[in-house]
Amino acid sequence: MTEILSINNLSYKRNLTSILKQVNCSAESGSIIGLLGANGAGKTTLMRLISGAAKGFHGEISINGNTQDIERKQLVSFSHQLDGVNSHDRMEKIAEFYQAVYPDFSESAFKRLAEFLELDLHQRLGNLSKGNRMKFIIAITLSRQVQLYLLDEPFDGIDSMSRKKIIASILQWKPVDATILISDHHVDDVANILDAVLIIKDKKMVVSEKADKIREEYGQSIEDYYESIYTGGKEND
Ligand SMILES: Nc1ncnc2c1ncn2[C@@H]1O[C@H](COP(=O)(O)OP(=O)(O)OP(=O)(O)O)[C@@H](O)[C@H]1O
Repeated sequence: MTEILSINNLSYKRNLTSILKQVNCSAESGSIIGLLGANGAGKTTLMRLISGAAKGFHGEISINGNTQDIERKQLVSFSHQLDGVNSHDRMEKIAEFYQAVYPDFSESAFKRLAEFLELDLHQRLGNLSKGNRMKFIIAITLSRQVQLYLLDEPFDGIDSMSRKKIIASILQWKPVDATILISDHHVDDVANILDAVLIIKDKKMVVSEKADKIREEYGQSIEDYYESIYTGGKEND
């Protein structure tokens, strides 16, 4: 397997406060990776740094050998939360905007995903339930044809039926050689589909393991392993 993402000695501060310290990790192409950590651990920040949305870090982030922010932006599809988008706009119009901005946006993939997720594209963004808004974000994000997708907490506040639908869409629509990094603090949602696990705690990447190793060699479920890390089962300094 080839390595799509490599992070070396990444440190990041905001307003003189350290948010991430000496993070090292990598990701193999074609895998689904869980980025786990408690609230405020730094998951969103790390995704913003990988995608090139946040700048000013120390260390190196490389995607397929590309290390510049501008290059990474083109290679990564990041599930930003549509905060700046007009809530009166209909989903179909927002999708057109994405198509205009991202040359790799596939209209046909978007339509198939929207249908699979049972989205009515005539609806206005502001009228969507939390679950449908997240499904729309997933559809937009996975419609770009890139090698690395970053899904930030796609199950936050989502009911179990919608969670299952979102997981099914990830499994069905992921290109074989594409890599998906999914952040979550309720690992139960995604444990079964993960190939690898990254865990952030106390500003550091304390775990970077293959999921099978945790299940087979450590004899633990991903959920129990994650809990043991957070309750002090593993040294993190
Ligand atoms: N713009 C900012 N300025 C200063 N501190 C920030 C800023 N954004 C995030 N932080 C801090 O960085 C830390 C990591 O936040 P981040 O949102 O990346 O965590 P997270 O793991 O995604 O959390 P959650 O699961 O709650 O979404 C937190 O302590 C947060 O307060």
